[in-house]
Amino acid sequence: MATSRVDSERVRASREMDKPMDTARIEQAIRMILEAIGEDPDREGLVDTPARVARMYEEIFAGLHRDPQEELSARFHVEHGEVVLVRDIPFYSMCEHHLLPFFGTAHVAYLPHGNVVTGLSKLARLVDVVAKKPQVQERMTNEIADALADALEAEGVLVVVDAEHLCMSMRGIRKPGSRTTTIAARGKYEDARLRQEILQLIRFGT
Ligand SMILES: Nc1nc2c(ncn2[C@@H]2O[C@H](COP(=O)(O)OP(=O)(O)OP(=O)(O)O)[C@@H](O)[C@H]2O)c(=O)[nH]1
Ligand SMILES: [Zn+2]
Repeated sequence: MATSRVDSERVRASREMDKPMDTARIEQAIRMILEAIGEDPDREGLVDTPARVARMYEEIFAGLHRDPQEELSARFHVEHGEVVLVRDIPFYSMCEHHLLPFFGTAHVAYLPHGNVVTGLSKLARLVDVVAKKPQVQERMTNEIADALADALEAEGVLVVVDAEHLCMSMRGIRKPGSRTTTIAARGKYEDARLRQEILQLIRFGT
């Protein structure tokens, strides 16, 4: 696959997307929230909290200005005409409605095109980049599938995400333990029969 020029254009484009986070504004905002809830932001336990939260946001929203396809830049040829599945990839994301975590596991499968595969760890990196921003589970699932389908021109892609949302557990409807499963299928795995085999593998591993 002739990818080097396309890849370097992509890297350049995504560098342009890179915006450092405005940590000073995050700190101001957290201080305001603490004041607004009736706390004293200057008491000992809270005095460093705005800076801590700013550092934390840099980490947990690190995927915000990144191009997911860049995570799949390692590509090589392996004679393998069957599915590649990495299952039980743990992830943490943030629900965009409440800014509370949702977290669980992602299972990522693709059927290579023209024997072009990517590194196994890159599938987990892809999940992380897509998870580390304000998200909803459906979009996260679709973004993983689209990045794989586009970057590898995979014959088929199936992504299954299973998560618990703290906005449903610790507040609101308060249903701890309830889980949400979302699926995104591309190419051959849009066919329910072909998808079934992969779902079986995800469930049982064999
Ligand atoms: N489809 C989808 N909904 C989500 C996700 N994360 C959170 N939500 C839902 O987003 C909805 C927001 O609903 P609103 O009525 O605007 O907000 P709310 O009053 O806080 O809703 P409750 O959570 O029901 O108290 C809730 O039903 C959440 O459960 C997600 O990843 N996907
Ligand atoms: Zn939520």
